[in-house]
Amino acid sequence: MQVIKTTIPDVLILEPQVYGDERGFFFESFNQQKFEQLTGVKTQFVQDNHSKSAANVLRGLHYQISQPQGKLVRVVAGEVFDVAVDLRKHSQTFGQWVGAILSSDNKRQMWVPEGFAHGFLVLKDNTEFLYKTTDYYAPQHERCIRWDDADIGIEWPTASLAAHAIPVLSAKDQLGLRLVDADVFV
Ligand SMILES: Cc1cn([C@H]2C[C@H](O)[C@@H](COP(=O)(O)OP(=O)(O)O[C@H]3O[C@H](C)C(=O)[C@H](O)[C@H]3O)O2)c(=O)[nH]c1=O
Repeated sequence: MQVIKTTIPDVLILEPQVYGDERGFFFESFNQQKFEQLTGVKTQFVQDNHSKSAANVLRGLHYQISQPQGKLVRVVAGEVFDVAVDLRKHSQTFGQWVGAILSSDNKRQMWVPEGFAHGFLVLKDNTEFLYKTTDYYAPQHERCIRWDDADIGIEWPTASLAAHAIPVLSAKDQLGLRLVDADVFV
């Protein structure tokens, strides 16, 4: 496993060591000890999630204002453009975003710490997204920020949306707030 830094120091890309042979491949998708050694993050994951989406779906940008969740995310089928947005008010990178292509091919993972909003745009049909979270789902604390907030300015690879003027959003995500109106972490 190797760590790739991003423009936001606390957001990391993890790239596993993949062992291929004539049968296929094997890799450790998570190892607590290696995760802590590589990232310096000592945390415990309490929930695994799994979602499947068609191309052009955009899920997010979500976070829990209380019981914030750190997320270790990866793609086991298909491809997404995965995004984390810094919502920590006193952070030097407050309001900034990082994005990365996560796919079943590159097997890359993104570590999204507590204090960030998270979302992804699905680039291929039948994309399956798995992630570990450091706290439990708490819908009463869930918040949503608009995917297209101009103040954040995420550069989504919308060329893949050619057939759609906008991504396919849940009703909840259609009501996302602008950052300026949203709860943030103080
Ligand atoms: C997140 C979650 C959802 N649910 C139920 C609630 C709904 O009945 C259904 C779909 O939930 P939702 O539309 O919020 O799912 P996503 O839009 O994929 O939300 C996730 O997508 C973005 C990218 C994230 O980073 C979050 O982890 C998470 O908010 O699953 C649960 O039962 N447990 C859960 O942990």
